[in-house]
Parts: sequence; structure tokens; C-alpha cells
Amino acid sequence: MRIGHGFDVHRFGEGDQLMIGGVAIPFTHGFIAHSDGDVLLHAICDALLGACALGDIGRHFPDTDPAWAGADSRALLRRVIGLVQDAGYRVGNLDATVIAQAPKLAPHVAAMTANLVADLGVANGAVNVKATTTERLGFTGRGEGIAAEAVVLLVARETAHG
Ligand SMILES: Nc1ccn([C@@H]2O[C@H](COP(=O)(O)O)[C@@H](O)[C@H]2O)c(=O)n1
Ligand SMILES: C[C@@]1(CO)OP(=O)(O)OP(=O)(O)OC[C@H]1O
Repeated sequence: MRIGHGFDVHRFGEGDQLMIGGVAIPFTHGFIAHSDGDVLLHAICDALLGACALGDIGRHFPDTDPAWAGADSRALLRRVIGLVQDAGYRVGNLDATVIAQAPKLAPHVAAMTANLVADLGVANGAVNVKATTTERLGFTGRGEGIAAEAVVLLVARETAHG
């Protein structure tokens, strides 16, 4: 078994929606990012890469590479899952927290979870997504951006030879 942790932050900028967990959420701002800025999926990618000792998302998808400009982070996540499989592992379970003063995320958590179940190729019940405010403290509390953390457990894939 392998454990991994990921953390990411994106600052708010111009826009009218946030992409979080592959769900487009109407909001007063967008994220400043090279990709679609999906802070939750970036934290999850880092947790998966960390568990495999494969570095981080910036190493695999540099923000200087035009190939990733405006990238759908679900596509990045699926590439990372391919790396996890190549390393001989599959996801056992994933737990993640989005740290946001606003918007209210609870109504979107089921859709985020369904996206993750599909992209990670796991059973329902292997993925948990949570949200919390920081009680108006710090940069998230001041409404400057959103952070996300993720923890993942990987287990060895079964092979024909066991
Ligand atoms: N952006 C957010 C933040 C929180 N929630 C939900 O509200 C609950 C209470 O949040 P506290 O920060 O006061 O603990 C939290 O457990 C979430 O269910 C949310 O939906 N969106
Ligand atoms: C995802 C990548 C690549 O498009 O860019 P951003 O969307 O800016 O995201 P970040 O989490 O800052 O860094 C990882 C980058 O390599």
C-alpha cells in the first residue's frame, strides 16, 4: 500500500464560474490558472503522484507548456491514473477537502464525487469530498481564492500471477 497527500490553491480572477471537481459552478469570479484551474482535481493529482513517488502535477504538466493551456483537469487526472496503473497500483480510497468561504459547495458534492468515481475507476464509496469554510479567516476566508487538500491510499493491482 502507498499513501499520498496533495494540496493546491487557486486565486480568484475575472470570470463567472469556478471549475471544481469537474463541476462548473456559477460564481462572481473565475480562477486564475493555466488550465481550467480545478483546484480539487489538482490536489488529487498531486496526492496520486505523491503516492507513487512520481513528483507533482507541475512536473508532468508544466504551466509553461501551451499544450495545457485551458486544459480540462479531468483529462489531466485520467493521465495521472494511467501513471498510477503503470506503477502497479489502483486507488483504494480517496478523501478530499475543499476550503472555500464561498460558494456553497454542498449542493455540488454528489456531482464531483460521481466524476471522481468515473475518472478513478473505483466503486461508489471509495471517494469522499468535503467542504469547509475557514470562518472568514485567512486568504480563503477573505474570499481571495480556494484551497483543496486530498489524501489517497493506493493498493497493488492484482496481476495474472497474483
Ligand atoms: N464552501 C463551503 C463551505 C462549507 N460548506 C458546508 O457547510 C458546512 C459547515 O462549514 P463550516 O466551515 O462552518 O464548518 C460544511 O461541513 C459543509 O457541509 C459548503 O457547502 N460549502
Ligand atoms: C495544471 C497546471 C498545468 O496546466 O497549471 P495550473 O492550471 O496553473 O495549475 P497549478 O495547480 O498552479 O499547477 C499545475 C500546472 O502545471
